[in-house]
Amino acid sequence: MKGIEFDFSNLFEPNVKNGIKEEEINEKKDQVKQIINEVLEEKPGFLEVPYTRKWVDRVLDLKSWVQSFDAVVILGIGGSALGNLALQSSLNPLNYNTLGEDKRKTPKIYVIDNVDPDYIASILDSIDVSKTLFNVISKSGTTAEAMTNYMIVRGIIESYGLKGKEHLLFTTDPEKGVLREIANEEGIKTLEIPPTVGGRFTVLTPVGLLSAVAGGIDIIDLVNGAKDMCEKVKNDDVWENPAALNALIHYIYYNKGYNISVMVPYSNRLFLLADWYRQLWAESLGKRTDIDGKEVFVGQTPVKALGATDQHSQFQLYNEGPFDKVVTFLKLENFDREITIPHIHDDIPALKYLGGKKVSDLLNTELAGTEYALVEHNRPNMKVIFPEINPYNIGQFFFAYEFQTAVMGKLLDINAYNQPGVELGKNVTYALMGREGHEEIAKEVKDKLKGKKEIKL
Ligand SMILES: O=P(O)(O)OC[C@H]1O[C@](O)(CO)[C@@H](O)[C@@H]1O
Repeated sequence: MKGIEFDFSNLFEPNVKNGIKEEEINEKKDQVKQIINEVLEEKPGFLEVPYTRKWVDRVLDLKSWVQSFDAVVILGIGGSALGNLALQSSLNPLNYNTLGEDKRKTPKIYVIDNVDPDYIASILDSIDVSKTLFNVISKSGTTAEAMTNYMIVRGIIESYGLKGKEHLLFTTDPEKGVLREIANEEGIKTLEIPPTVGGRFTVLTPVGLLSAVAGGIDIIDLVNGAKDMCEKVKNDDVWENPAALNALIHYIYYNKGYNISVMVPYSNRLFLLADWYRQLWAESLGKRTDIDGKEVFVGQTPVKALGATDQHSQFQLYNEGPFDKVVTFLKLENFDREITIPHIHDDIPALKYLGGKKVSDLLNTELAGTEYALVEHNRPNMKVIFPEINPYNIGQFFFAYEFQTAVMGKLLDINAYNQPGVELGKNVTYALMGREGHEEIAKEVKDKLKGKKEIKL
């Protein structure tokens, strides 16, 4: 199967002025070779995922039960939601939930990944609870947002006189956490999140696979795509390894002050891949200390934009603003649907040229124009090319970026698998919401907030 391709041309001299030189890659070739081998030897949990058939089998065992519902609602946040959103929006039609049952043979899929009451209520208003499965996903089994949404739906399930275990499925750690305890006590069905796989690397575990199966996505192809990409990125020659080369290029640019990485899908269906990437790149690489504990304050800020929409919003800045961005386009060669622009105004020269053209040609021509403009403005950019959107290609994409993140973590000499920087905010929330065991921090925070000088207009 033809897979995705990485086009790095516009990152290098002479294609782009002040671009990086091949020698700069060659200087780091040996270091990257060593890094690739270290990653392979250390076997971070995500590396094993495409080879662990039991996740796929367990999810497939649940397929007919899951697909018997009218709707499946995912309750999770961060790594327990973003992969699900990316999978559904890329591999199912954008109007999937609103399609009639003659066209949509599998349940509607919703993801509630926030604790905004307007948002939660709007989704709950759209479903029939008695015909809905709620898949609560939390690796830790304690995250406030996921647990809040679980308690809300549990309350509704009970208020309808329905049985919790017939409408709930927990995806969580095999042993630890509140969800696991509740499931054990009540016999609620569960799926496991491998403890060795960090939340943002779990899309190809039951975290993402269950909703994928619910939505009729071929998870075997998805995992095969990841597996084939894994085989490809095991190559320790950086010039043959797209993930390692991409990491090294981003690292070199980062050290030259390019501290923003912008991902720009030219496809609405691919847009949420950029959201998934944002968490992966930000949480993995944004670190205060290196692996020896020395303060380094590193990280490249991931930003998403949509082509062609954001040409009319962001690209003025990208073309003429500071030299601090590396742009990655996601290009789709063959769209599932096509629309030909009708010959409506052949008498108006400003519109005539559009008549008879395919919309996908216009979109990809706009991409070519944007690339050309970036190059003319001496701005580094690259493309990930999808021949079409299918589970295999999406699986390849996920795995390539996971491996790229692991390599980038090593280049930056940081731990790419923890997220200590999110703990304080979480603990303060627990404290201010009155969670037991957080009394001291609650007092400290309240005292500090009291002494704060206010500047409000
Ligand atoms: O799956 P959990 O444990 O609920 O965590 C959700 C998310 O919260 C974080 O721990 C912090 O944002 C992420 O790393 C993780 O993906």
